[in-house]
Amino acid sequence: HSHTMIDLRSDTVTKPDEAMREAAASAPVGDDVYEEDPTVNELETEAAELVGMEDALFVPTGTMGNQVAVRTHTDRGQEVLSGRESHVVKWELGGMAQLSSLQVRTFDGGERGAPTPAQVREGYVAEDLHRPGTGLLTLENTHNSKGGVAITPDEIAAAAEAAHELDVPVHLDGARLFNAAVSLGVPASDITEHVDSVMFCLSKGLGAPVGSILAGPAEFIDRARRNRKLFGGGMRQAGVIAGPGLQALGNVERLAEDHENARTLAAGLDELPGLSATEPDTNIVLVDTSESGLTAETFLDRCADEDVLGSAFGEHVVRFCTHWGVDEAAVAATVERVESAL
Ligand SMILES: Cc1ncc(COP(=O)(O)O)c(CN[C@H](C(=O)O)[C@H](C)O)c1O
Repeated sequence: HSHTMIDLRSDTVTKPDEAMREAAASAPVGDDVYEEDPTVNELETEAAELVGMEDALFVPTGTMGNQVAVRTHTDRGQEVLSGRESHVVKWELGGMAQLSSLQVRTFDGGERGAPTPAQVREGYVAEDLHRPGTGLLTLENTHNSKGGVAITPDEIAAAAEAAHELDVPVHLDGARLFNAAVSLGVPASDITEHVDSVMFCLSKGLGAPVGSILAGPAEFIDRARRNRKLFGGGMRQAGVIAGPGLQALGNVERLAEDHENARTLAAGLDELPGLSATEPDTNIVLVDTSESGLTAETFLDRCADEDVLGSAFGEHVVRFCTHWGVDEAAVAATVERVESAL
């Protein structure tokens, strides 16, 4: 059988469309280290506006955006309080320790990934003769490991308020912030209202080939800019990739299509023998394979034989991500192919 590949490993696999390629080719450019790239400046201004922040910084990756934020908020030797299943803890190579000399204390994010105010208070450490002191709380929305859960503005606000009562700033890893906003039917700025900085990806569901945004108060962004350069992220004529990023900001509303496709995919897979998939909030579908007797790895191998790709998220948990490269016909084909893969 010669199938076309259906790549559901992640929404990071999205490829730029024609408008993005044209924007890349025609973007006015300058040296962004001197803040002279007009396209980067336009993107940063527009992005900051979208999330209700004073200023923003264009960074090559979400990981750099998170790590620059962590470095900028903290002093060496402090603790960061983060979710046990969060990206900054699980998938950034221990960067908070390696790059910022921090000790990480985790909270159990439960089903939805957001800490309760009580968990913030119990995770907090006051600096004294013996103890490092908590320098930052990190949150994540949507929450990747929990299945693209869209955390409500109230849950974010309650956790942030608890942190602020303890003089601890809050960074939101909003790699999929706009997925949360579209799923909840709220402006992204409702979600970011009480946090001190937010990172969001242009390169995932929004479709840009490269790049993320770190947004916050102007004074914070000035300091973050220096840490971006410290981490090697000072870019020159970056308008070439910021142009597609500007186009990506226009793709927020279409994320609803990815969410609809994810719901259809989850329902179809849940019907298959041995698989269970709960209804997703956004574009991430988690499938439990334990009833099928197949491990995630074996299941994914069989799917790959049918030209369907996914990611292993646990011994018996597989993640499928919908995105603009997967339409409803591909979703239907995926269910058929998985059925014959079982
Ligand atoms: C919540 C969150 N925050 C940050 C990042 C990092 O973004 P990049 O460094 O890949 O641009 C990711 C990427 N997530 C990727 C994926 O989901 O396939 C992998 C796991 O790194 C993320 O999911």
